[in-house]
Amino acid sequence: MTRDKGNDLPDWLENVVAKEEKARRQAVQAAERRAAAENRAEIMPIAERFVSVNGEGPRSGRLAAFIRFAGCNLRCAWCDTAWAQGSDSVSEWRTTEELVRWVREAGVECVTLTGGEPLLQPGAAGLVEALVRAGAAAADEGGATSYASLVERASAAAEEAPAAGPLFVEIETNGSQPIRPLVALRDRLAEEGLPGRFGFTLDCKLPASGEARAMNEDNYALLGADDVVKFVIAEEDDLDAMLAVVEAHGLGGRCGVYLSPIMGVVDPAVVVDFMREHAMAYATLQLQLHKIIWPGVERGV
Ligand SMILES: Nc1nc2[nH]cc(C(=O)O)c2c(=O)[nH]1
Ligand code: SF4
Ligand SMILES: [Mg+2]
Repeated sequence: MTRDKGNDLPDWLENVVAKEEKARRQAVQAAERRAAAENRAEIMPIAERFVSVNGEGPRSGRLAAFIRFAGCNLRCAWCDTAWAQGSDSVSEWRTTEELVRWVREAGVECVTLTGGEPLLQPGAAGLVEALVRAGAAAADEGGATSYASLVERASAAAEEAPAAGPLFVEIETNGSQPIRPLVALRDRLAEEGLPGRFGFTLDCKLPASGEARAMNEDNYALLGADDVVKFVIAEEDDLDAMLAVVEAHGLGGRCGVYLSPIMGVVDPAVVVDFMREHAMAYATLQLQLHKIIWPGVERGV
């Protein structure tokens, strides 16, 4: 006998079954969407990558591997990487694994994730974590952590021993994106015995950038000793706005405060005068090394 299931079940039970079936289908679809997003997160649009001396921040002057992500949500008036703002700047798509391998093979101990805006990438946190773990593993294997061991290794067989010691990952972010998820990752890594492996260089856009209102104000409270707030000074009036932010969020002494006058636009001596006048003993004047070494060169340095 052919049984028509629909005829066997009372209406109310049929409804329950249908609802359960719908919920199950939705759960499967959500899981598929999550998996697809995770796969996508693994492949990231890169504008350029290169090894150079770090031109900014606390590790200025040290070799670093730079990964510049394509795409930015802001349009700063003075942007020096405007070519990387749009999706047309993608030169390659790379997985987390490929990027980690490249960084390790570069044999450096600093890596800078920049852009564009790196925190627009869903895979950014995964990349940071993978870099930190790769750096920690290299250190466990006796990777170089001191100048002496660096020299020793370099003079041995540089091509056979490319990976250096622990990595410090600098995340150069434009200040508009929430850093909280990465701060949570940092706490988790510290609990695991891996503290101090990455830090934010958080831009605070001042009025002359035209993007001051885009800042995520919740970020400042989350910054600590491994982080820097970078203020690009594009006109002298930016200095007062900078000081207001520093004081409103109590940044002095809690994280780095770097003042970066645009070369040829704002005289660094004016910034030093301002620092003196306002007793900004905690602040650092930053002159971008790469702009001094390679004036006018926009890419690859
Ligand atoms: N040498 C060098 N140092 C840098 N530090 C931060 C950079 C950036 O573009 O975010 C940068 C850069 O583009 N080049
Ligand atoms: S946030 Fe950075 S990349 Fe984006 S427009 Fe501003 S300066 Fe350019
Ligand atoms: Mg930059």
